[in-house]
This record gives sequence, structure tokens and C-alpha cells, in this order.
Amino acid sequence: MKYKCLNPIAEVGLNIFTEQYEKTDDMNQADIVLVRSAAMHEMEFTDNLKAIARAGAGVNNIPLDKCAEQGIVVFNTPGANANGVKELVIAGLVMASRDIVGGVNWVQTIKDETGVGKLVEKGKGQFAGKEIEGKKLGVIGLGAIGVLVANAANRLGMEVYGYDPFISVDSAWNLSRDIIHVKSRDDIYKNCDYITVHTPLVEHEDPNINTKEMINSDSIAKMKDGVIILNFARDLLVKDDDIAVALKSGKVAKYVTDFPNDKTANMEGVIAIPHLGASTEESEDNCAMMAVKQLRDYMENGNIRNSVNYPNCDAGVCTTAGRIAILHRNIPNMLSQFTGAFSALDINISDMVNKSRGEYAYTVIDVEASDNTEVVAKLTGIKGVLKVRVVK
Ligand SMILES: NC(=O)C1=CN([C@@H]2O[C@H](COP(=O)(O)OP(=O)(O)OC[C@H]3O[C@@H](n4cnc5c(N)ncnc54)[C@H](O)[C@@H]3O)[C@@H](O)[C@H]2O)C=CC1
Ligand SMILES: O=C(O)C(=O)COP(=O)(O)O
Repeated sequence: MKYKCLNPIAEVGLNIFTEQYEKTDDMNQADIVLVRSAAMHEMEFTDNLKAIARAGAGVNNIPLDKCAEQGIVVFNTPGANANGVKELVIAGLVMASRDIVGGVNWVQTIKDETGVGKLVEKGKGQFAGKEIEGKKLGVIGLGAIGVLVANAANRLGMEVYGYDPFISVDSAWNLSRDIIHVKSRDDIYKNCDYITVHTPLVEHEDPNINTKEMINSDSIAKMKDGVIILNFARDLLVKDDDIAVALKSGKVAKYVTDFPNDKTANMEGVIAIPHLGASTEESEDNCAMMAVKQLRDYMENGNIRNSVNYPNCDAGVCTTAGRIAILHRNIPNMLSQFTGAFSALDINISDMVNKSRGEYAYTVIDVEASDNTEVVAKLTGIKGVLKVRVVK
């Protein structure tokens, strides 16, 4: 089996691949792909490609529907880099409150003069700031990162408001009970001194689901004067032109972004970080290990864990002679056609798992025959079947 890395992937993860797996530079030869933030929307995929693992959280760089249509399972690694991002968000809160960046840059301008110590004491007043303790922080999106940020800020003495209409049970359990639960984004906007966004980028006509450009002139107008906005999620959550106006007027005091672009990199009042949220040894290792383990489980057993376009499915390890995995549309009459194909060839099915998610479904069938070439051809011909894999 051949794997291709579209971005550098931590060695400790790649080492989990056994000698059955070989690295390739040729996308057309790859059975599986590992990726971080490389843009994949314009890429074409061959029939050979079976799975893509995003070593990270955000999957907006991957064409999920196109992959589903081609029977390519896309995975991500939920939570594996959350602590890395959390720590940088805390740094962002402090950097936006104290002029650390300005001060550090200023020291560089005086470093060759004599008496730097005296100059520092004389000039430091221009970089004085505020403390975060006692201030109100609004967290929009309480997933792996949002929960860690909310809890950490709370422990640093901030009063934390949290908003997430789709919060998972796990996140709700992990959230400190000191976090003030609010039911609308407006409650965050009107109450908070700092607002940090931790949702995926979602484009949707329902404004409660949509997150694209959710920080815009309308939402900013509802915020406190001098609010500080932090964006460690995706640049498109914030409307750049509107933030420019708000920074100029002082309505927004600072905008901290981990996703600088042509516009924001040039704006005064922006603290631009070069997408470093997940760039720690620990996060890179965690993501790579989780991605490779999930890919191996899919390739070797047909199990799906943490997919973002197909249902999760745990069929365990195959103990019979053969295992066939079918990626198909979630439409009526599929299972009877599958079982019919096996019975027509007199092949006994010993176990079967079927899962669905939205428009797509996944069926794993364990059989007592070891040569299943004929049945695979039959299954592939069924209308609604997107891919058939012989797992064993
Ligand atoms: N700066 C960086 O290096 C990194 C950035 N990210 C970004 O952060 C995002 C969040 O990451 P995780 O916390 O790991 O993901 P997650 O999936 O654990 O959490 C996302 C949360 O957002 C919530 N959500 C979705 N739509 C919402 C809406 N309309 N309003 C309020 N809440 C909503 C979900 O219910 C979920 O709880 C990723 O999608 C990615 O874009 C993630 C990792 C690293
Ligand atoms: O996991 C995410 O969503 C990230 O934004 C991290 O991206 P990266 O893997 O550092 O290119």
C-alpha cells in the first residue's frame, strides 16, 4: 500500500506504518493521503485513492463531498492539536492586552545604543497595558479547543461566557461549571471584553449554523467599545473589510489572528501570527499518530474512526476468510441487493455491519470465501455503489 504526504507529517506517526506501507511522491499511485493545510479542492483523485487523513481538525481544505462521491473516506484527528492552540490563544489574550509585540520590536531599535537598561526604563511607559484577570471572555464554539480555552481562561481569573448550540456531550462534561452558558451570539457580543472564535468554517443559509464572516459590521456594532477579537479558527470567520473599519475607529482595539492574509497582514491593530496554533512538537506528533492509526485500521480492517464524510463503523478484526467493504449511497434496497449478490454465488455471510450518515452509507460483510473476485464485480455494478474494497 502506498501513502503520499501532501505536507510534512511527524516521523513518529509515519513510523507506525508497517513494511506493508511504502511512501510515494506520485499522487496517482497513492492508496492513502496524509495532509495538513494543503489545498486539495482543485485536485483530481484516481480510483486507487481510498482514504485521506487530515492530521489536524479543520477540513475546509478538502473537497468532502467529491471524496464521498468517489468512495474516498476522509478522516481528521479531533482534539489532537487542541492544547497547542489553547496555549497560543492564552498568549494571544495577553499579547493583545499588553503591548508585548510593540515593546519587543522597540528594544530591537535601541539595542545598539549605549545604556539600553536606562533607555528601557525611560521608554517602557508607552507599552503599558491591562491585565486579563477579572475581564469577560466570550468563547464561540465549545469543541476540543473552545472548552480548553474557556477552562484555562477561567482558571486565570477571567469571567467566561460560552456559546455553542451544537455542543457535544463530551464537551459539556469537560466544561468547567464556572463558565456562563449563553444561548445566543448576541449575549457574547454585548457582554464581553474579549471574544474568541473556535468554530469550523461553515457556509450555510441559516445564520445560526453559518459561521462564515460571522464577525462583521453588524455583529461588531453589538460589541463593547474597545473589544478585543481573537481568531485562531479560520480567516473567513471574520470579514476583513469590516474589521479594518472597526480597528480604525477604535471600536475594536485589537484583532489577533492566526490566519493573516493580504488585507489583515497590513492592518494596524492586528496581531498576525503565521498559523502557529498547531505547530508544536506535541500537537504535530499527536495528529500524525492518530491519523496513521486511523488509516491503518481502515486499510487493514475496514474500520472507520473519526471520518468527516462517512459514518463511523467498528467491525473489529476479521476472523473469517474474507471481508468486503462497500461504500454506497444511503438509499433503499441496497442491503438486499448486496446479500443477493453473495447468495447468487453461494457464498455464506458470517457477519455484516451497516452504518449510514446523511447521503452516504457503509457496509462491511464478512464471508467464508477467500476468493471474492466474482462477487466484487457484481457488487461494483449495483446502482448506488461508489466503491468496493476487498479488505481481506
Ligand atoms: N490555529 C490552528 O492551528 C488550528 C485551528 N483550528 C480551527 O479551529 C476549529 C475548531 O477546532 P476544534 O475545537 O478542534 O473542533 P471541534 O469540532 O472539536 O469544535 C468545534 C465546535 O464548534 C461548534 N460549532 C459549530 N458550528 C457552530 C456555530 N454556528 N456556532 C457556535 N458553535 C458552533 C461545534 O458544536 C463544536 O463544538 C477547527 O474547525 C479549525 O478551523 C483547529 C486546530 C488548529
Ligand atoms: O488542525 C487545524 O485545523 C489547523 O488549522 C492546523 O493546521 P496545520 O496542521 O498546522 O497546517
